[in-house]
Amino acid sequence: MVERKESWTSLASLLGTLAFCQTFLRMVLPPELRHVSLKFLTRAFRCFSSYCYFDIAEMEGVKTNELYNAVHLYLSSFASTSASASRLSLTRARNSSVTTFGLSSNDSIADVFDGVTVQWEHAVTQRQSQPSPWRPLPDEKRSFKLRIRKRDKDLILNSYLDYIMERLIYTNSRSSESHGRPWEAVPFKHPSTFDTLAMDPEKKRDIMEDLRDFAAGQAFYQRTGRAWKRGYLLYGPPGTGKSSMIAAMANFLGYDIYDLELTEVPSNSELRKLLMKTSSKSIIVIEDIDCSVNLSNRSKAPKAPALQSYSADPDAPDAASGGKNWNNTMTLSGLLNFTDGLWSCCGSERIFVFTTNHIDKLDPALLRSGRMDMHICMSYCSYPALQILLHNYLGSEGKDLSEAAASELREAVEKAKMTPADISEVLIKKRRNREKAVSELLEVMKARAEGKEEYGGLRDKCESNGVEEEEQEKRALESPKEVSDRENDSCQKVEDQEEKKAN
Ligand SMILES: Nc1ncnc2c1ncn2[C@@H]1O[C@H](COP(=O)(O)OP(=O)(O)OP(=O)(O)O)[C@@H](O)[C@H]1O
Ligand SMILES: [Mg+2]
Repeated sequence: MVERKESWTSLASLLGTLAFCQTFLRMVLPPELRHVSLKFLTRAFRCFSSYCYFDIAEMEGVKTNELYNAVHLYLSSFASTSASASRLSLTRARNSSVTTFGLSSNDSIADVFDGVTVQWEHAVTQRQSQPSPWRPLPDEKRSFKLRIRKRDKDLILNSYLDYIMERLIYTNSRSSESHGRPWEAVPFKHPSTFDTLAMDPEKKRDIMEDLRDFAAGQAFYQRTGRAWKRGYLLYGPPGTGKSSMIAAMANFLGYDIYDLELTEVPSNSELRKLLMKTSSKSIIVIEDIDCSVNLSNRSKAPKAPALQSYSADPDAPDAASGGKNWNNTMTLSGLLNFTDGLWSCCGSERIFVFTTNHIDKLDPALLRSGRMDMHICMSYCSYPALQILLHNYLGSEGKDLSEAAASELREAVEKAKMTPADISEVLIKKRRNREKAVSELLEVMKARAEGKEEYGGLRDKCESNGVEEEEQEKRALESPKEVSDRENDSCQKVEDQEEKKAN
């Protein structure tokens, strides 16, 4: 108690001395020396202080500092419940029910990590000059100042910052764009990993090796003059694990995910801007690429109208483009440039992943060799994949099953053509009783194989889309005419079936 009292007394006297020195210097020194001597005094004070300080600026030159964004997001996640924050900024998009909290300029907030208290301050000042006329920086200069005790430096600089920098998932929307933020982020917590992913183990190993080679391949990409990026096309029926595979990839590599919503991108130039705002070590995802937007073939892409008819107002109707403003269009060629063109290399170490349920509906330009480095078919559950699901849900890989039961399961799963999602549904319901779960699964699989099970809608959908892998790859090499002939044929078949039903 006495000791604490003494240390408060000495701190008070130190502060008193500093204040006295400041006043004295102001009175005695000429103005040009005042600034230098005050700076010196502050430094001297910091030497004796038990605290140290770190600045985390929003921009590093013209590049965004990812740590700043991570801190911003992290603080906003608990700012509203913190007793130490006195002033918070609030943001909310017009059609959104989510309010985002932020630290107001020059306000501070305390946080506790592993029993250690740290202090954050958000410093905002006006920018005095623009370093580059080509890429203007925000008018405000923003940074977070972190104050910690010197003795906690190791813990904070290692574990705490890692904790803050946990993976994020970003998405784009027009409302966030209008607030000057092309991407909105939330922490990414999907638990899917390659261990929990049910698929053929050899195929899984190949994908993991490919990802590992990619992440460690900086020197290779440099030497061969290739942009350090890789593309994966995941295709297959719904519920076969395409989205789970993306999450597993992100967790495996420790990358962020940018989930690109194409329907929210008004034009090719906006798409390019979004690309420029993605960070390295990230996975850029376009889910359901066949139904996101009506991507026309490059030859059919809308042409720019004559220069004189181009309106400076992006919302004005344009006669030359039939009332549509050409600037307001996203085309297939824009998307191909996004993944493949010169702009695709404005960052590095990035993975593009497209998913589709209908590979046969994709434009051949998207499938041509070299465009997407790997085409991965996610298909119905095989026996090795079923073993992984049994392990996930029941804690066994079927190894404790009798040989007869195992071979019954093997036969049933090959015949049933059920997706891992369908099988997971059965297992999750009965997971408390392993025997019951296995026997119910067998029953469902047999019923499915005989076409008795009530999965009508989904099954029809799977069967019509679940083309065999070889056949899908063959289709990838078809010319546009062959694709359209085949599609006309299948449309004709559906029409014939419907006519039959009606009669
Ligand atoms: N291969 C798999 N391994 C493990 N779980 C799976 C797998 N496939 C599906 N699941 C389970 O089914 C759920 C749905 O899977 P997911 O969303 O990954 O399928 P998808 O192929 O992306 O479907 P869609 O085409 O409809 O987007 C997952 O949350 C997971 O629980
Ligand atoms: Mg999906």
